[in-house]
Amino acid sequence: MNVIECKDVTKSYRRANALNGLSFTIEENKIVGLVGRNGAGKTTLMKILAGFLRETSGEVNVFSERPFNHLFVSANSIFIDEHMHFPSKMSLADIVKEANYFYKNWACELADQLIDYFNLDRHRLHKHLSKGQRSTFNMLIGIASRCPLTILDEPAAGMDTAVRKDMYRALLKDYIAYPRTILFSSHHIEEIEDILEEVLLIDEGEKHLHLSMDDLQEATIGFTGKEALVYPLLIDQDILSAKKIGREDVRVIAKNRFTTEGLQTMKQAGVHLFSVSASDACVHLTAKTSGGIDDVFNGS
Ligand SMILES: Nc1ncnc2c1ncn2[C@@H]1O[C@H](COP(=O)(O)OP(=O)(O)OP(=O)(O)O)[C@@H](O)[C@H]1O
Repeated sequence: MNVIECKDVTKSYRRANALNGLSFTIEENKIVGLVGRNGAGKTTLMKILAGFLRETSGEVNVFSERPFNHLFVSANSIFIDEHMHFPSKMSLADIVKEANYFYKNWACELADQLIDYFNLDRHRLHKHLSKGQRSTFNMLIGIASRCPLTILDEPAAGMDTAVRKDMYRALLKDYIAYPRTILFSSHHIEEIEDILEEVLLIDEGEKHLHLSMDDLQEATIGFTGKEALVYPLLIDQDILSAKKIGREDVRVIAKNRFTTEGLQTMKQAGVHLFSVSASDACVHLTAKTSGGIDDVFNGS
């Protein structure tokens, strides 16, 4: 069953389109990474799915309902981001107590255990938490709510590395025990690639690709070797990035449209092949120029 179905979805703000004819579906109980460069439209899409914003055109269905201001969608989904706010007089203990009435799958014991584990003072007001503590608490709410649709928009902003790792592990463990559909946006896909099953990559409001992690891993491939050797073998290939290493060598990343025999031939010719990480693949697949920041300093 699909929990999310988007068909030709567009969202226009006054000056420009944040989403541009976006179509995709997400099946029940998948963890999907929503990835894209700054301004790609991730938050806009997530807010539409959570029912906070209305699409300008196209069709959005969440649990087979139009999400905007829909009670059923709102009762079965949660949207977590760093701006999540609560009434100013509520302590963490008050929020957790209220959440118990609000979310039907609320995991009371887990919430308490996570508050203790992450050393959060339950008597403190939410507004008095530090940035990292606020993100930690918000994500903890996202996990403990066990909502059938959990939307996490850059939830780890400000968390230190140890907390982030523990939080991702907590999310994964609880998801395995209580499967639900999770949409997770992050600019640090390398940190979450182990928990993701699929990646939806959007670029300038359009779907760039929607692949399983395995397929994403195979979407690009890297080559290193002598420039004079590598380039002739890559004629007519879709090169995403090329960098000179030292005087004679190059490091090239290309879309993987090679046959096994083709790759074998390159290896035999002395070209070294390497696999590209999921996060690097996403960066290269949405790069606006074939060069990089170096070009700015080279005056080109
Ligand atoms: N309320 C708004 N009014 C006008 N334009 C907006 C508004 N909200 C977002 N935009 C524009 O829509 C585009 C998509 O923004 P959005 O916040 O969805 O991107 P994002 O992928 O979440 O970016 P980031 O990774 O930087 O958080 C951007 O160009 C942004 O400037």
